[in-house]
Amino acid sequence: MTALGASFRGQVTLDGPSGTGKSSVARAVALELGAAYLDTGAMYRAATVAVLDAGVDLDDDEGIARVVREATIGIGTDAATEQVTVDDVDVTDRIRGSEVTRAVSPVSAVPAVRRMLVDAQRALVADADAVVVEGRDIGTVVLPDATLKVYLTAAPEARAERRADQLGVTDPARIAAIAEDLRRRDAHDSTRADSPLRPAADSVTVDSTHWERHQTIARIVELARERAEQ
Ligand SMILES: Nc1ncnc2c1ncn2[C@@H]1O[C@H](COP(=O)(O)OP(=O)(O)O)[C@@H](O)[C@H]1O
Ligand SMILES: Nc1ccn([C@H]2C[C@H](O)[C@@H](COP(=O)(O)OP(=O)(O)O)O2)c(=O)n1
Repeated sequence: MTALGASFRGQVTLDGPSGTGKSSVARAVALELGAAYLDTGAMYRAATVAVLDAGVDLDDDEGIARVVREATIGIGTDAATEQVTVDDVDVTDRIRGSEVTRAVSPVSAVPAVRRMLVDAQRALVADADAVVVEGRDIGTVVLPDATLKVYLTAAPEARAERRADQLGVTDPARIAAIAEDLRRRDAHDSTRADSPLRPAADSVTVDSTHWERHQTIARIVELARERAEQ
């Protein structure tokens, strides 16, 4: 039996494609477990801001790596607040914009960028007794010894609808464009050579297609508490 409110110690990883609810679910799971939280997608998005501002071509891997090496990305691990900076400039809102969303897959596919950000991610969570980390390669590469690894999925139509709702989009043509955007980014993220998106062998797949957000959160919290007790 799990005592209600029993404190959780360990690492929870949450990977999966876009629009499955990773960010909103991971943050809520962290708050419920009293754990730290790291959104690694926000770090790749911040790196992309630096690349766009430097005017580097998106197929110039060396140029991208140089810009990211020289940029200072600031991100916290407090689940209750969200602030992301690049060279001390607040980019919290900008990283969610369409310009960054379109450019983030090629930037995150550059191996040298991944090495830098993976090192930074490990350092950011190294001292946390309890942490929830979400992204694409957290269970497979960043934290291979995590206590619980979740692979979050949902049907493509559900994901596109959620993203449209989030952006306040109701026009069917724009929803179709969002669906196409998700499909393109998933294909890119899943087929890149370095750390492609895929479930870790020891992950638990949670399909949120027919679930409300709170049900997804409750299931992951339950899994984390069970795992921590073993
Ligand atoms: N069952 C559900 N589980 C998770 N999120 C959901 C669910 N239903 C709707 N959503 C919504 O889907 C949207 C996309 O979630 P987000 O956390 O941004 O996804 P991701 O980080 O995987 O791209 C959010 O507005 C979230 O509230
Ligand atoms: N650990 C990670 C996290 C994100 N990425 C890449 C893949 C995604 O296209 C972008 C943005 O990730 P993010 O989680 O913010 O994207 P969504 O909110 O799911 O649309 O970064 C990655 O390669 N590795």
